[in-house]
Amino acid sequence: MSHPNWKRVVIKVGSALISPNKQGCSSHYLLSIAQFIVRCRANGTQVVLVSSGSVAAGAHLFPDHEKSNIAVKKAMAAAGQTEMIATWDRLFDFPSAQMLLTHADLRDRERYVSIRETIFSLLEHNVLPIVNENDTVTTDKLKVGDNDNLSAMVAAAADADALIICSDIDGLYNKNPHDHDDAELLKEVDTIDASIYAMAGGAAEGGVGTGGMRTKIEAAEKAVSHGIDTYIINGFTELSFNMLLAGKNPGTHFSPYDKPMLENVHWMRHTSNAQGEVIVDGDFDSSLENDSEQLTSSEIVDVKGEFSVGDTILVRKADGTKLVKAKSNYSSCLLNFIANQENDDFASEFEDKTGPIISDQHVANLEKE
Ligand SMILES: Nc1ncnc2c1ncn2[C@@H]1O[C@H](COP(=O)(O)OP(=O)(O)O)[C@@H](O)[C@H]1O
Ligand SMILES: N[C@@H](CCC(=O)OP(=O)(O)O)C(=O)O
Repeated sequence: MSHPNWKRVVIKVGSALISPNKQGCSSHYLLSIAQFIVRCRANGTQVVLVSSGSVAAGAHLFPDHEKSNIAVKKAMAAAGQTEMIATWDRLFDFPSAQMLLTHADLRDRERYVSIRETIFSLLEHNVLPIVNENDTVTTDKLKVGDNDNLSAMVAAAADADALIICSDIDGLYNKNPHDHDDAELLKEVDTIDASIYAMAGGAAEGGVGTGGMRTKIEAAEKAVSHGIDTYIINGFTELSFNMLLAGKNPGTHFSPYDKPMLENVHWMRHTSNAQGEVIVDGDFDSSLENDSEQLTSSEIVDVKGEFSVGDTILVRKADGTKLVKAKSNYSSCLLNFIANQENDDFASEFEDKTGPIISDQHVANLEKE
């Protein structure tokens, strides 16, 4: 088979490939990845690179006993990032661009749309976008936390056809091969369910990776539901890239959904995160599937957390069943106020004037998780 017919791909490169010895960046493994990127572009495929490695690359500049300190880790990321970008840039004879993102950027619809526009503009002008998480500014609340999930969010934002996750291992095994000699490689995964998650462990203790296979499966789930072919491959060997260009699967391939989610529903489901919760009584469930505008304050049992107009909220039943994620047209404060009115007429008159509680434009059904 000739090279695959991709219009656009996202290639994610793990830390072990950038900084195998935590002594700054090494181009040793990056050469064949760069060559793959060059060949993709020559075939007419647009490429977005998501590169890890800033923390690992900056590690050698700081004393060992300080490396677990969060502020020092951020400093390692800041220092390593320039070296990482410079190393990539040296490998190409076309321009590259640095994009540093956080989850706070991606979960905000306006900023998300802006990120999409920037990616498309760079690609249109033949500039290679190189994305990483902006580790220096993130907190637990603001971060994606791992570049596997980040790469899937970027692949969705870029409307990519394929996501290629280059790791330090051949793909997903039925158990961690570092712990089990009899582990077997899965070549094809058609459905990502609990049995697949059960196979995936975390990153190796003391290694440079974050998240291990677990976050790669999460990433694959995000990507395939957007209709994106996803591969986990061994980035240490050039053979992986030659096989991909020949249309073959060098690692684990995750099949995309036949019917991908709509772009805005996918964003709501997989990129946005809920700022608060609205607890409803059981009757709401069926009406929502027919018409998402039907949530009324009389069905609301409780409002949890603080959210503003336009924030994403989780609507769930009192027993914990998750129903939908949706954009709230009301703040938590106002919703609490009208839901607590003894007189239902007041609330319904208010809603008639102000409009529906959740927007029917941005609703992701969670299929009763
Ligand atoms: N079932 C599994 N199959 C393959 N690797 C696994 C599995 N479970 C856990 N792992 C671990 O995941 C690691 C790859 O993830 P990670 O260390 O985060 O690398 P990267 O830097 O490429 O993201 C493997 O080296 C292995 O230690
Ligand atoms: N943003 C971090 C990468 C975090 C991460 O997910 O690392 P990895 O598991 O090696 O892809 C960095 O640049 O060091």
